Amino acid sequence: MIEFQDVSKIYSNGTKALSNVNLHVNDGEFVFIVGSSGAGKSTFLKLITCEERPSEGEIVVGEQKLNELKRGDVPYLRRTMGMVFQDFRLIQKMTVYENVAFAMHVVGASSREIRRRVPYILGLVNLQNKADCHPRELSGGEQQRVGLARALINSPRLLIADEPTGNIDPALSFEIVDLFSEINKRGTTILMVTHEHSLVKHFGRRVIEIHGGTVVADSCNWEVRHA
Ligand SMILES: Nc1ncnc2c1ncn2[C@@H]1O[C@H](COP(=O)(O)OP(=O)(O)OP(=O)(O)O)[C@@H](O)[C@H]1O
Repeated sequence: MIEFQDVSKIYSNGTKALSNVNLHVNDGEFVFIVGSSGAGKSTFLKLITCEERPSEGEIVVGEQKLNELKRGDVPYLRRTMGMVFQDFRLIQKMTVYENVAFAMHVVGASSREIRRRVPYILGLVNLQNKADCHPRELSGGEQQRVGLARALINSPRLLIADEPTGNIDPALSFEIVDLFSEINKRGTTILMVTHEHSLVKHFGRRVIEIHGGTVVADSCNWEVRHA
């Protein structure tokens, strides 16, 4: 569960990125976040991951009131989340297998668990044949599937994706969101920022539209109104 109560964010240079945002996302939902450049979408995600703190208002993620979360506890909160980025953020000198295994290693998983789980997750994103490749040897879509495998490896309850299809071929974008849908069916809540209206229309999920720092639409019929 994610709850925003009267949340505003003003950056230190005075930019008001979000104003009085109120919303609720239930466990298991798949939500697209849309809006023009500079609307406040990334800020919204960064408040959930505690990369930024709200200037006003309260945020609850799961059982945790983020305002009460100490800085030292932020890494534990992040372990309940998987994150996928537009620029993939893979470690270039590691293979596909190592990139995914590393995410398990840093949370203290045993070598045995890592050897068991990494092939399973690589199979889930259809990359079992690329385990020994380096990121530079992969297409954009394949690199993003590695990013997704890495985000999923520790079984997060929540997947946060900031324009995950922004750097890949539009045709492959659908493939990535298909994978997100599969993951969502298994119970993971998904928040995905995107500029691609064709994806939003195709997948027909809840859409939160942010404009100038405020939520201007929150609807499951968004694609009908924007057809
Ligand atoms: N660290 C920061 N310091 C000051 N202002 C910032 C900072 N990060 C973002 N902003 C400003 O806050 C506003 C919202 O930015 P944000 O990145 O949330 O928008 P966005 O909707 O994700 O945009 P885009 O689609 O272009 O990525 C913008 O005016 C931006 O310039």
